[in-house]
Amino acid sequence: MIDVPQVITIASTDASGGAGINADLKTFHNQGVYAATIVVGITAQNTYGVQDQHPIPANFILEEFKSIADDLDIKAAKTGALLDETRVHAVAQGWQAYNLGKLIIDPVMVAKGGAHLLSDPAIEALKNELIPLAFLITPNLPEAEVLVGNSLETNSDIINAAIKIQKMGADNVLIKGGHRASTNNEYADYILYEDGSSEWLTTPGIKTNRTHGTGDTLSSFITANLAKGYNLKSIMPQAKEFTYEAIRQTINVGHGHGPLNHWVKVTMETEDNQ
Ligand SMILES: Nc1ncnc2c1ncn2[C@@H]1O[C@H](COP(=O)(O)OP(=O)(O)OP(=O)(O)O)[C@@H](O)[C@H]1O
Ligand SMILES: Cc1ncc(CO)c(N)n1
Repeated sequence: MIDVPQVITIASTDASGGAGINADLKTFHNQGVYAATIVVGITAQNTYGVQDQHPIPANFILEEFKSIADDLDIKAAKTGALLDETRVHAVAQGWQAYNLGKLIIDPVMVAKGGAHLLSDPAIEALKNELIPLAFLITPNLPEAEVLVGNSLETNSDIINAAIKIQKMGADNVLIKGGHRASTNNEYADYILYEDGSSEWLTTPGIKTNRTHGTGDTLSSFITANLAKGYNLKSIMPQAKEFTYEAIRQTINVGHGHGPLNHWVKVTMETEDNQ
């Protein structure tokens, strides 16, 4: 019998397969972990945008938590689009009842096409109920701006925002830079670790609109490798490289913000040597 690390995504589906739970599952599979799901919502969505969304009843979400907790041995979990206050509350309640290992919160607010995947009242609930439970939170720039309540223009704005978000209760804070290339066309993400150290992770920018599910892919890669037992600092360079390669090695699917290539091969260094 082979032991495999088990993870879970607590999020919403994307009918077109490029983002949300669908992107998470592909990344988890790529990284060799066993993945379960707690479906919080379903979306009718494609690479042009989100056409409709439908929340799962809160009591059913709690049933999903119980089914998983009664049987599986989950080492790490990530959240994605949680849609509204009721769903955020149900997830916080489920987490407190069943704690499924390290919690990574991807505070998805707006899809690439502009549709809202988190209501305004839900943002307060996310801050009060979920962020204090997080091992890691991974906002993109607009999400970080909403969380701290001011615009983030300079590197020092971003550094200060990470400190503020850490004070809200997340152990580690990753602010993703995919929404703004630097003047020399680089995409830089900033991470503040729980021990107070920090680093910028930078790659060249890829000129493409095929960036559907980039954030989900990055945070799922991290979740998978935390479940394998790697520490966060050793995961981050590979997480950034995996996302970069998944964008760069474009696949021809859809006509809008196309999905990533989840077949690319980037593994942790010690796995390369095995
Ligand atoms: N065009 C690009 N070239 C290189 N790296 C990119 C590009 N777009 C995004 N990235 C990287 O992808 C990762 C995800 O960042 P991003 O800010 O796009 O997340 P997101 O907005 O949450 O994504 P999504 O909502 O589509 O899931 C980051 O590491 C970012 O730097
Ligand atoms: C369901 C879902 N989750 C997350 C995102 C953000 O990538 C999206 N577009 N759709």
